[in-house]
Amino acid sequence: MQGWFITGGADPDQARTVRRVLFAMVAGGLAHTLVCWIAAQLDFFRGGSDVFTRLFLVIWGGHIGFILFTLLGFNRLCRDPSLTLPVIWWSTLVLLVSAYYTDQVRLCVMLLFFAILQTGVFRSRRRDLAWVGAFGVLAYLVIIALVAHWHPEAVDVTAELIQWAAFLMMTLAVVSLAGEIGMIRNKLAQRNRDLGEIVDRIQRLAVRDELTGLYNRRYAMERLTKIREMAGRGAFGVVVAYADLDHFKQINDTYGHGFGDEVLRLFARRAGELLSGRDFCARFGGEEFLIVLVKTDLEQARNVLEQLRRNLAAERFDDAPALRVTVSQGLADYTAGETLEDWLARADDALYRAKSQGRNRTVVAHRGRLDGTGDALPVPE
Ligand SMILES: Nc1nc2c(ncn2[C@@H]2O[C@H](COP(=O)(O)OP(=O)(O)OP(=O)(O)O)[C@@H](O)[C@H]2O)c(=O)[nH]1
Repeated sequence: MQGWFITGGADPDQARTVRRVLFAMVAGGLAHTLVCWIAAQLDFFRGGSDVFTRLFLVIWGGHIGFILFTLLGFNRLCRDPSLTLPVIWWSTLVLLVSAYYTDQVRLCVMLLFFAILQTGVFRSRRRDLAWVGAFGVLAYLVIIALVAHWHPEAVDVTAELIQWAAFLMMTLAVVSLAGEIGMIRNKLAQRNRDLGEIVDRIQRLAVRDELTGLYNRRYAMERLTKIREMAGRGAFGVVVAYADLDHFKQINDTYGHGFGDEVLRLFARRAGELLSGRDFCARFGGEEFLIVLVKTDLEQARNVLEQLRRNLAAERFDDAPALRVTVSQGLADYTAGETLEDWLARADDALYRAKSQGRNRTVVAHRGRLDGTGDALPVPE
């Protein structure tokens, strides 16, 4: 159960956050406690071990509070679940309070402030770090003033102010460096996002036709080669079909290329609606498509393709009420031992027959004969 908490359950982001908060609190808290404890041992901790013990009980109560908050997953309710800024503010506060008691080694304690700021360099905005830096510097000055006021015997104000000035300079340097790093980080993050988008686009272009979103010829052939190999081992039956829109040139010439593109997309959508599982439709070029129907026989495939042909012919267009879009299709099932080229050639022959028999037809390449169904179109002049 504890292991589950520490790994953040099944969520790797939460697991990383839990480890970050745990590390910041335990390692940072221990370093701070150790420095103050050494100060107490050397009698540099005003109030002695009593004050030290009470103060650090409260401090560790806070640290444990943060750890439990994260372990129990409440951090996920926060805008930044890594709790980077709250942890920075809390640690700064704790540091300042302890610095009030460590008169001779105040600067040593305050140097831990730069370790705190550093934890925010990669995760916080420059403005937030500037606020924390300003707060740290001013609060340090207030602490010197308070100690000088309440315990004048414990402080050499001039030496304290010189140390404070050095602290101020270092804080300015760290905050401006953090700003630079933040800018580089933002640029890199943006560049990574751009690169990610480009890679996605390239991957998409490598397998998809841009106009219809269907697989392109190259990828379709790759897939078909693998499917044929499986079919060759007798795993299942496969049918390929060439589908070619009829008189598409005329559609382009009459209604424009943009409208022609819409028709191509429409065909892709209608085909997609009828295909399932590992079936797919690819655009082979122009108005020619390849449809692959897996785990099916010729009769089932013919039914699907006839349905596609009828659905397409039933489409009506607002911009072209008289238009009927039809498709001719030729299909062939895979015969054991057949090469991919021979198989596709049989489907192509069937398509050729569908066109020559009047289009708007589906012709099946049975072994040794061609057999068509459909509604022959009048051939336009
Ligand atoms: N709108 C559009 N047209 C295209 C695209 N690619 C090719 N074409 C056009 O598709 C047409 C294909 O014409 P043809 O090969 O003569 O075929 P068809 O007119 O359909 O005649 P049949 O196939 O014999 O019925 C050509 O006019 C090409 O310019 C495209 O991406 N978009």
